[in-house]
Amino acid sequence: FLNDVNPEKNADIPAIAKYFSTKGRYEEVNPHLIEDILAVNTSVLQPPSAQCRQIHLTAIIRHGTRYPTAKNVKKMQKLYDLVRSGAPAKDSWLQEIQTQWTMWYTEDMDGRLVQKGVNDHRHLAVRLSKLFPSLISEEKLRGGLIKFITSSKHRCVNSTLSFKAGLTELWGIKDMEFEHAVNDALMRFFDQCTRFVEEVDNNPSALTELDKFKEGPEMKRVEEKMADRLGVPYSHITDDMAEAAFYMCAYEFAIKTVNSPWCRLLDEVDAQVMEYANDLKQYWKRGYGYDINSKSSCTLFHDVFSRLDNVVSQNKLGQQVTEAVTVQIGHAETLLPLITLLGFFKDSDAPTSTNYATQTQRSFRTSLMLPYTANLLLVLYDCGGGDIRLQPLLNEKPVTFPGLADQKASMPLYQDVKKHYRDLLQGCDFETECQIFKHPA
Ligand SMILES: O=P(O)(O)O[C@H]1[C@H](OP(=O)(O)O)[C@@H](OP(=O)(O)O)[C@H](O)[C@@H](O)[C@H]1OP(=O)(O)O
Repeated sequence: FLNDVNPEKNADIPAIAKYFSTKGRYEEVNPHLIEDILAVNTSVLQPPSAQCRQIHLTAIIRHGTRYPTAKNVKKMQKLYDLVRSGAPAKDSWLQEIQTQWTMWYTEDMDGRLVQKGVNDHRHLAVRLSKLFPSLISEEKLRGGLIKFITSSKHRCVNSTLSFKAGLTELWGIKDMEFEHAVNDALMRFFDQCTRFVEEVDNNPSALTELDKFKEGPEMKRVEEKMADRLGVPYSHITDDMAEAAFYMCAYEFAIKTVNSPWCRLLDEVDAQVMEYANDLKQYWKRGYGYDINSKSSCTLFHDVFSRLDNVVSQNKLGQQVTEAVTVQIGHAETLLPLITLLGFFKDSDAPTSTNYATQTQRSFRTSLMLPYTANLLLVLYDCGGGDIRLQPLLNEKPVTFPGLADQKASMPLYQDVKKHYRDLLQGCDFETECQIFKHPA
């Protein structure tokens, strides 16, 4: 499969593809992959000296490209019915939707991994083996030094199988199978954090900023422009319809790599508004909006750092590192709280329903942070003489720990990283953070 023809290579990319937020293709954040899906640039790692050896990799990865959830298929069906029931169109793209395009999304697809998602993980596995050849190696896989942990959701389990298949196909391994552990306490912590569930997830007022934005002037304008393009009264286009059009374009592109006629319903200005609405959802539901969003990931945070500590101690004692690589596969809801807890992509002002115009330069953009197969990589290096460093990468690109930016390149000393996160390392207790405090009446 190393000679796979990349169907994305010559694809006609919708102008709005870079705004698809959590429904975006990984290739949009790493465009060089469009040309060669297995390309890696090891020079981005830049260890401070040639002496540095990679001793461990933890990779926390979102599942690959998936079908829409049942909830969103329903919205897409409603939009399709509306467009089909309209008067015969003059525009050829609209005629195409009315006469040639058929609604093929069904509710039972409900967020399942698609073939493109299988490939996303197979290809990522091969790229990571090229980026970290001493860690992701056949010898280490066969020796049981590469561990896999996944959320129980079908799309994550299937992504895990695809990641493993990427490696076994690469090395032609046919005589062995490799296990994975299903661990929802670690990968779906959000479901088990009572305080998060009650105060955010099930709290209708938690997303007021998003709700108000959907009723605001920017969204209204998107809806009116869409109604004009469709030739229907303004009252027929709701915020759900605009969202459905955005999803139609996004899913047709992510799943089938086609620039579908649905993309004609939104221009770039509209897509930026839709992207902002999605960013509001992610910010308030999984990001900086509420403290509990990030605190719900305390268990995962401690799991990562205790593993890194074990590796450092084994290495110090000259023992073999027993967990050279840990691959953990979860959701956008797994990655974003952890990215937030670590302080990445924090802007000075919170995005709200009224500050769209001043948020254009925000760093919190889920299109860049959380496409399908988004990944946070933490790489430990031994640079000799007790000099242990930790490098963070997001989506295969080095990033710097916020507040540690002046450290040598993007690879601070592990002890400095631990000092920086001291409060979280000493606290951030899942049980304490996630319990609901009952105040006396
Ligand atoms: O908007 P949908 O229904 O697709 O929302 C999904 C989540 O997708 P996201 O909002 O992150 O694009 C999905 O996360 P994923 O990483 O597994 O794709 C999440 O698991 C699922 O529960 C849906 O969340 P929602 O609360 O129903 O919006």
